[in-house]
Formats: sequence, C-alpha cells, structure tokens
Amino acid sequence: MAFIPVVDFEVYKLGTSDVTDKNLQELCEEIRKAFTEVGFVYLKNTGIEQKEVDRVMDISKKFFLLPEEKKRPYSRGSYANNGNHGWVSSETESLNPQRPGDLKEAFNTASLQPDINWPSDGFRDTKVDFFMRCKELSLRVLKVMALSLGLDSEVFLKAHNYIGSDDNGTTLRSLYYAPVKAECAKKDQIRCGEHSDYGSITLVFQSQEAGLQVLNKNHEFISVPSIPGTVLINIADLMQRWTSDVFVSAIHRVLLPPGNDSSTRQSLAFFVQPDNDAIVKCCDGSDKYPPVNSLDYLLSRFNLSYGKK
Ligand SMILES: O=C(O)CCC(=O)C(=O)O
Ligand SMILES: [Fe+2]
Repeated sequence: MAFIPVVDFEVYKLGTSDVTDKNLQELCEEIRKAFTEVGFVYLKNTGIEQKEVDRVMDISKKFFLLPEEKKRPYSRGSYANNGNHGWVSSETESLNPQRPGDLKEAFNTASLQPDINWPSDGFRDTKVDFFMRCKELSLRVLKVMALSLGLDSEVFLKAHNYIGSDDNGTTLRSLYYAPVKAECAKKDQIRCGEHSDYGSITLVFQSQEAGLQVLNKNHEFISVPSIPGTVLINIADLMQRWTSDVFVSAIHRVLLPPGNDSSTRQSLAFFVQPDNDAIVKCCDGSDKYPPVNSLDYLLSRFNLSYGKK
C-alpha cells in the first residue's frame, strides 16, 4: 500500500448536509487510521476544485516574479494589525534552524482585512476566497477527527471560532521555490528544512514538481507526489499534544531539485491554528503535556524559525 492513503471525502464534501451516520463512521475510521499511523492523508472529492487551486497559484506566481523592490512594501513585519501577514523573501526563514535559510519565498495571508496594503484587489479577493474555502474544509475535517477519536464532535471546533479574524493565527501561505543551481546553494541548504507544522492541521496543495518528503516511522524520508484534485492534509504539533500523541505530527522537508533541473515549484499551505486565547490541553485528561496557550506557542515557534537571517 502507498505510504500516504488517499481517502474519498465525497460523502462529506463542501456543500453536503445530509451525510448518513454509517458513511460518516466509515470516513472517521479511514481518517483515524491515516492520522494515527502516518500523520498525513490525501483527501479526494473535497469540493475544492483543481481550478480554484490553479487560480491562486497563478496570481501568486505573478507576484513572486515581480522585482524585489515591488514586493518589499508587502513584507511580513510591516503590518501593524498582524505580525505574520505578508511577503517573506528567500533565505529569511529556516524551518530547520540547523540549516542555512530556506531557498523559498512566501506570501502569508494571515489577515483578511480589506483596508490593509494588498498588491492588488484581484490578489486580495483570490486569496480571501480561497482562504474561506480552506476554512470550511478544515472545520469539516476537525469535526471528523474528533468523532474518529470517540470525542464530542465540537471538541476541536470550539477552539477554532475565529479563523479569518485577527484573533486567530490561521494562515494561507503561498510558497514559491525559484529555480536553483545545486552548486550555488550553500552547504546543507535546501528548499525547506526538516520540520513539523505548528498548529492543528495543515492543508497542502502542490504543483507537479517533486520535492516534498515525509519521514516515516522507520526514519526514512519518503517522497510525496502531487496528486491533482486532492488535498494533502497533515497533523501539526498542537494537535499531536492535544491528542496525547495519538495523532502524529510527521517531520517533512522539501529538497533541492536534482542536478540540472531548473524547474520552479509552488505550493499552498493552509496552516490551521486554534484561536489565540485557546488553551490546548490533552483531550484524554492525561496531562501528558502541560496546557499551552495557542498564541504563546505559535510565537515561540516563529522565534525559532525566523531566529537568524
Ligand atoms: O512546499 C511544500 O510542499 C510544503 C511546505 C511546508 O511543509 C511548509 O511550509 O510548512
Ligand atoms: Fe510544513
């Protein structure tokens, strides 16, 4: 069997309201198996269409191809209402702090406020629309996850009331991996260093170019191809804590392209984060990990990955 299972979400796709208990239960079993054994799942038939993904990739790429001075006014750190919103230049972030800065650029849509400085109205509308679609799907997945553990269906949803407002750190991140010549990269530098994500779950949409790898239980990195029309979803660290390690937050990375490959790569990552004031406490009552405030935790992780220039 392939390493990461493909699960059909048809019965609970966006727009459906009449899922039967039996269908929901089958879905729960498959999701539980994927998230306990691998930490990643491909979902097909979610209701999010490939053309919606392509639209966001296209407008993002146009932005990334602008000269540096045109992108700088939108830099992360220049938005008073949200410290995580905006453009991140190449080599600024090290998701594995042991490595040089990642060879990628990003644009974080972390605030949906219409009156902040956006590159264009079309850019804003495309990002905001896609953010809302990802939000809807995430809430459905969080409900299925709770049910799959035999918990109250609202247990995770109750801590995700404010996605899309400045009281919640959920972020839609467009990533652009420019062509690289391996001989120009610094020692140990890759496109995205080994890391696990910070929040509850992450939705990932990849372009066709390879590079993403996930660490399996035998400590081997396995390549994770793009499957058009699917959404790749992974457990992140706060969710692993929340479930006392029942759901696993797997380490992953993006390698440099091989040899003379001058391809670019793009991805979209929707990082779902609990509300800023949420306290994440082991849901089995075990206190395996001390309770932690969602925003404090997120900020401590940003400090590590943006620690050096
Ligand atoms: O580009 C990708 O496919 C994944 C990027 C990633 O893991 C991240 O930004 O957290
Ligand atoms: Fe990641």
